Amino acid sequence: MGAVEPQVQAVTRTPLIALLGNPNCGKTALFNRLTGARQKVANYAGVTIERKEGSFTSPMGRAYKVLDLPGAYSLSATTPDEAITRDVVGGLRAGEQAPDAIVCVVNATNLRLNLRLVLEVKRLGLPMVLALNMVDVANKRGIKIDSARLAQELGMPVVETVAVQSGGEVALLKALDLMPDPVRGSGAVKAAPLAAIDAVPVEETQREVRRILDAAVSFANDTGNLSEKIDDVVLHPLAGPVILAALMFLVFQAVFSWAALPMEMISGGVEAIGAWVGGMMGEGVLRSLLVEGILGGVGSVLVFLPQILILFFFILVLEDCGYLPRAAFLLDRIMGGVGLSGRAFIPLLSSFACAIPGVMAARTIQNPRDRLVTIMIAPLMTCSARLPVYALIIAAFIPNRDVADGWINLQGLVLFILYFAGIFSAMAVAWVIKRFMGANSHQPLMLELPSYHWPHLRNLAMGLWERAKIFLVRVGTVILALMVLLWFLSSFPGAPEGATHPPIYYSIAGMLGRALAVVFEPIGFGWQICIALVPGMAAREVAVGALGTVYALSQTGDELATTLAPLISQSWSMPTALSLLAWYVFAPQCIATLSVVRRETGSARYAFIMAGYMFALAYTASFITYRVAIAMGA
Ligand SMILES: Nc1nc2c(ncn2[C@@H]2O[C@H](COP(=O)(O)OP(=O)(O)OP(=O)(O)O)[C@@H](O)[C@H]2O)c(=O)[nH]1
Ligand SMILES: [Mg+2]
Repeated sequence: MGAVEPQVQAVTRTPLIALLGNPNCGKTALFNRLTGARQKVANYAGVTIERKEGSFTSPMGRAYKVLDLPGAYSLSATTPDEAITRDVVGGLRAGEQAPDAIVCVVNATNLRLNLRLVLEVKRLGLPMVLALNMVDVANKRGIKIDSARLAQELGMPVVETVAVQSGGEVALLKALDLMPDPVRGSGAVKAAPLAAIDAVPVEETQREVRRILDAAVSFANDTGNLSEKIDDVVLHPLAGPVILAALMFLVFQAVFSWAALPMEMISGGVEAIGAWVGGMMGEGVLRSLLVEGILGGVGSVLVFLPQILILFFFILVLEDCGYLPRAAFLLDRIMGGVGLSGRAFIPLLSSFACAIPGVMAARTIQNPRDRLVTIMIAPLMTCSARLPVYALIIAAFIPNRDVADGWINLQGLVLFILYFAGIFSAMAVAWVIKRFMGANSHQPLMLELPSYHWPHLRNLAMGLWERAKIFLVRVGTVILALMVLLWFLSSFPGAPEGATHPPIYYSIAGMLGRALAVVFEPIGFGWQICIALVPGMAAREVAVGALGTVYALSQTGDELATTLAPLISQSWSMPTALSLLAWYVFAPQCIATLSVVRRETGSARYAFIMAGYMFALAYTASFITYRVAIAMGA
C-alpha cells in the first residue's frame, strides 16, 4: 500500500480585500481608482454608508475583489454605518465572504487620529497593507513621514498613495503583488474574533500611537494651515450665518437665471420634433400617442434638466470643498433647539437630491431617537423631483422680472421661499415630535472638520454626469411608461355623441379625476389636476408630464401642444396655483421613499405615520393657502 496522497484542495476563490479606514480619508476615491467605479466621493465624514464591491487585476495579473466600506473611527461601532464596517470585517454578516486581507487607508495629515484604528485592525491578525493616502497634502504641509520606519513599527507594508491623481494607486498595487497570495498557500489566515479588539484599553493604544508618531513622523513646519484661517471667517458667529444664507440665496437665483437659455433650447427642440412628427403623420391614434402622450409628457419633464444640473453643481461644489460640516456646526444651535442633532444636517441636505439617500444617510446618527426624527422629516426637504413642479408653476404664474433694483429675480425669490417653507416645516415637525416624545439632552456636535480644498474637476464632472444619467434614465423609463399609460387612460373610451367637453373628460382618467375632484375641490384642484396627482405618487416629476398630456388632450381646436406654462396659466386661477405649490411642499412622498423608510426603520409603522402626517399637512396647507388667496382677491 502506498502512502496516501495529501488531498490537494484547488482553491479557485478570488481574494477579497477590504478598504478600511477613518471617515473621509479617501477610501472611496482609492476604490474608484482601483476599480474604475464611480462611487460618490466628497469632503466630509460619512459619505459612504453601505458596502460596495468591485474588482481589479494587479500588474502581475492577480485578480482581486475589493470592498469599499463606510468610514469608522473604531471597530467598536457606535453608529449603524460603522456597524456595517465592523460586521463585514469581522465576518459577522451572514452569507457573506469575510475579507482575506485588509488595506488600511489613513489620512497622512492626521495620523494621530488615524493610527488608532490601524492598531485595532491589526489585532484581527489578517494580512494588511497600510496606504498612506493624501501624501500630496502632507508634503505640502511639511509633514515628513518615514514610511520604512513606520512599516517597521507597525509590522506591515506601508505605501504612499494619492487617490485623486492618476497613477496614485501604483505603489499599493505593487505592495499587493509582493504579499503572499491571501487565499492560497501559507497566506490563508482567518480573522481573530472581534472580542480580541475590545480587550485592549484605549489608553494603551493611544500610548502606542504616540510612540510610533515620535519614531516615524516629524511635523517640520506644519504651521497652522489655511483651513483654520478660512474657518475664522466661515465659522464666525455673525459672519458665518450671513455667508450661509447668502450662499443658499445665490443657488436659487442661479437655478432660474442660468437655466433660461438651455431650457429654451430643449423645449424648442422638443417642439420642433413634435411639429415634424405631427406634420408627417395623419390625424390618428398613433399621432396622438407620439405627439401628445410621449413628446408632450416626456418633453415637459426633460426641459428641467438644466435646472436640476445647476442645483447639483452647487451641491457638489459645496460637498467637495469641505464646507458642509461647517454648515452643520453653524446650524447646530438652531437644530438643537427643535430637538435635532447637528448630525442630522448632512442627511437632511442629501434629501434635497432625493429623500432616499437622505433617509439612508441618517445611519451616521448614533442616537436611535435622533435618527428616527431625522428620517421622519427628511421628505419635507425639497427633493429634486419637486423642482420641475415648482419651476413649472412659477414660470406660469410669477412674472419674470427683477426686484430690488435688478438685484433679485422674482422667480428665484419665490423658489427660495418654497425651499425655505420645506425647511421651516421640517423644523416645526421636529419640534412637535420633541414636545410629544420628549428629547434627549442636546449633545454637543462632534464632527471632524476636513481641510478645505478646491473641488476636483473630475469629481464634479462625474457627479453631474451621474445626476444627468439618473434623470435621463428616469425620464426614459418610469416617466415614459407612466406617460404612455396615462395617455391610454386619457384617450379611451372616446367622447360620446354630442359631447360638450373635450374627449379626455369622458375617458377612464377623466372619470377617475372627476371622482378625486370631490375630495380636492375644496383646495382648488379641478379634475385635470387630480389626474396628474395620481402618477405623481410614483415619481413626482410625472405630475408635470401628466399635466402636459392632460392639457394637450384637453385642448380644443387642432392646435398642437405648445409650451405648458402659458397653457396652465390660462386654465388655472392664481389661488389654485398657490394651493398646488403648497401641496407639493408637503405632498405625501413617493412610494419609493416610503418603502425605504420601512426598510431603514425596520417596520411599516413609521412609513404609514409618515404618509399620514404628510397628507394631513399638505391638505391643510393647501386649504389655508387657497382660502386665504381667494379672500385676498388673488
Ligand atoms: N488631495 C487629496 N485629496 C484626496 C485624496 N484622496 C481623497 N481625497 C479627497 O478627500 C475627500 C474624501 O474622499 P472619499 O474618498 O470620499 O473618502 P472616504 O474615506 O470614502 O470617506 P467616507 O466614505 O465618508 O468614509 C474627497 O474630497 C477627495 O477628493 C488624496 O490622496 N489627495
Ligand atoms: Mg467613502
